Amino acid sequence: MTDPDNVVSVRDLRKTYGTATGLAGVTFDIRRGETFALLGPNGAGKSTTIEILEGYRDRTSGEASVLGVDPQHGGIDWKARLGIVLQNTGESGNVTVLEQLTHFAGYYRNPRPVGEVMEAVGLTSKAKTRIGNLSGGQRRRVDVALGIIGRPELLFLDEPTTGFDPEARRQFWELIDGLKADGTSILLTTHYLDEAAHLADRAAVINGGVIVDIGRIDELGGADARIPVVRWRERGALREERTTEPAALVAKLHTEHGGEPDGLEVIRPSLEDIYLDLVGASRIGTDPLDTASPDTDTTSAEEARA
Ligand SMILES: Nc1ncnc2c1ncn2[C@@H]1O[C@H](COP(=O)(O)OP(=O)(O)OP(=O)(O)O)[C@@H](O)[C@H]1O
Repeated sequence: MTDPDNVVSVRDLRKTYGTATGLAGVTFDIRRGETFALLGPNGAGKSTTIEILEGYRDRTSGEASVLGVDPQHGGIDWKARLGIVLQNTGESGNVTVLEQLTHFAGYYRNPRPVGEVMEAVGLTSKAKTRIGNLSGGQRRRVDVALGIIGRPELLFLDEPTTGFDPEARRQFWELIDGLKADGTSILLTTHYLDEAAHLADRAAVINGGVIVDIGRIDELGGADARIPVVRWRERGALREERTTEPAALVAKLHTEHGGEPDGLEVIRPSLEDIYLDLVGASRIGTDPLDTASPDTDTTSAEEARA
């Protein structure tokens, strides 16, 4: 459980809220220097996991170790080794960006220089602006700045780029790439799959309080999940077939149909398709013209290969 190569280890982590289940037995490790993403729909259990690991919530049962310490008993020295960007912070609005960062830098033994942090999060021009007068996305950057100012060994980012415009998101990714290069370990939750694909080395997909898949982003769902789907219409009904040789199937259909089949598409499942499949909300296999799609003939990957 206390492997020094792991910054986080959880085993069979469970959390109940009265009669409601937040986590129903979650197990994973995060290795030192790794960026690990927790993905899942609203209410899946991501924040519950992250808050237990930050020491803000007690678990109901199971084991947890963060930087070698049980987060339920982590002291001030342990907290100083963590950087935390919560989902909602409600930063006080009456101080300026510079004042707030300088104040927080004072809590740490070896903080990053305030000017460097403002530059990294793109807030140098807002140094003297009161936080209450910043836009939502700019306030989120203040949250991120406060999370990294103490040079954390492990950084928790709970939906860090919600409210960012696309350019700010790209800048944020560069900032995180820099932290990763410095060896910071990161636990990230995000609803943006492109963000997870860009930043994370590995991810766990969580749904209903359990992990439904875990692994490298390009391995999630398994190899079969990446098999292309050929879709067409026959007498008005949707047909689709998974095949590793879509060109051969299209050629066969072309011959059989004496020309271009109706509504022909070759779909290569995206990370979003694979994720939606894992959380039981797949779009592949549903007829875009008729969600009930009683006539749909879906062929499984196994059948397609047979
Ligand atoms: N304080 C609480 N009291 C009761 N139930 C809670 C509480 N906090 C979370 N839950 C429940 O636990 C489950 C997991 O919630 P959690 O906030 O961890 O999900 P999440 O994956 O972070 O969702 P989101 O993406 O919306 O932030 C949900 O069913 C939620 O309703």
